[in-house]
Amino acid sequence: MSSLEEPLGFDKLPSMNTMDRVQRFSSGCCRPQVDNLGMGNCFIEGRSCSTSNSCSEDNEDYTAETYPWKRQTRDMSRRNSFSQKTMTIGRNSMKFGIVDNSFYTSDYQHSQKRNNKDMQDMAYKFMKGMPEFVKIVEVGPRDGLQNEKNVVPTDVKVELIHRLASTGLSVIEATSFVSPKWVPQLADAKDVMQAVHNLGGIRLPVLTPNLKGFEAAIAAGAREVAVFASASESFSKSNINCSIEESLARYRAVTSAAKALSIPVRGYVSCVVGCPVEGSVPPSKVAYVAKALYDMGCFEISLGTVVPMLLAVMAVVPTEKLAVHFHDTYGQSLPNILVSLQMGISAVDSSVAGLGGCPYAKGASGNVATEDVVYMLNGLGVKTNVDIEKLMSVGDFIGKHLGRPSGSKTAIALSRVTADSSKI
Ligand SMILES: CC(C)(COP(=O)([O-])OP(=O)([O-])OC[C@H]1O[C@@H](n2cnc3c(N)ncnc32)[C@H](O)[C@@H]1OP(=O)([O-])[O-])[C@@H](O)C(=O)NCCC(=O)NCCSC(=O)C[C@@](C)(O)CC(=O)[O-]
Repeated sequence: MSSLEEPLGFDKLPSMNTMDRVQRFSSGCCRPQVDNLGMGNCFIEGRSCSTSNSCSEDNEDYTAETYPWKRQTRDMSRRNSFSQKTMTIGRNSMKFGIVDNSFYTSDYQHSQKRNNKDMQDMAYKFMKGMPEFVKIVEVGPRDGLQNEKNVVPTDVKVELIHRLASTGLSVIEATSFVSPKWVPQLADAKDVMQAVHNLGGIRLPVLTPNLKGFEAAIAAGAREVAVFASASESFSKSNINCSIEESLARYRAVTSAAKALSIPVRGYVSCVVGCPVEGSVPPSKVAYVAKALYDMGCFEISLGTVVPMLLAVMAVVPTEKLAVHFHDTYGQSLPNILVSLQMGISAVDSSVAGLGGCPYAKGASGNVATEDVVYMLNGLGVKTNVDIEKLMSVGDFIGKHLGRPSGSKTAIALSRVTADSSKI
């Protein structure tokens, strides 16, 4: 685990400038096709839907025919090609590869062979189930800004979305059509949406708590929406002023209106492992709400996770219809993401510079930083199509505006490297 947290060790690469170094460890940035933005052909019905983007050139070996149950999962049956592949991608993966044998000497050929086999076995166990590609859902403009003390001006939000779109991110949650009395920070939802809705090739979902919000979102140009339920009665009441059952009834109205217009609906379940008021939340309750959202047609259900809860939800909602959404309150989001990926999840929500927090979940900190997620995935050799260099400069942009440093450990570490190398 520690290898995932180390800085890149750029001191070993003296001839590269910092950004070249970042790029060296970034996966290639290729814009997904418009018709391949993570939902396949699935709209509200939730049929034949892939939640992952794909780069056709890279995925030709991983077809639906070969692995009908999970299109993006690594082919672990080909251990040799796997071990060669990991050797060439990212420093962390090289630790699992078999060529980095500078550690061994020729006197130990036999033990080297054994060690190589052990390492291959370890790599096999670790990477088994890990997806080839992870779709990142950037929630910074919505979740990230909804809790800011000072309302961010509309033009800065619009600029933020444009800049995020230039990084390779293909799904950016733009805003919320909620009551401006409840969330004044996003009272300009209509203006933001009108300004960005034509961004080519990018999906821009917005939160809609009821039909009123849904209708306003569509009128402003939204082409994808999200509904947000809770597994905790107390949080449901404080966040959307109704019980869980009432919220599900409202969301049925939203999903059926969306279905009539072929608008995809994403579902969130909050408080999946614990509630600030009620304490622990039973996995069965999370599974109940997730299934209700899935049954009403949500193409993807985004969860905060740990293993028992994920297992409970995965028993009732297909894994490829699930995404994970973490705030980093306890510093557990990256390990939780890693576990989720190992369990086959291939969609992750995150927020540039770790912005975020919910005004109705006091004490919850920002979302996991997109830079940290992309850095970890690059290290594991899992594609995201996101350009980490561009992403870090978007983090700088919004951080300067908000007047505070980035919440991304990766961004802080890499900017230190930049500062140090500029002194040389
Ligand atoms: C759900 C309501 C509206 C109920 O709020 P309410 O006060 O019970 O609503 P109401 O139906 O009684 O209406 C009251 C007023 O609000 C208006 N209204 C009603 N609906 C809308 C709307 N859509 N847009 C604009 N205005 C609306 C309505 O027209 C009326 O206006 P008035 O007659 O008083 O002038 C309110 O509680 C609300 O907006 N809550 C949103 C809270 C929120 O956005 N929380 C943060 C997002 S959730 C989150 O961050 C968690 C997540 C998703 O990230 C996952 C995770 O991290 O766990």
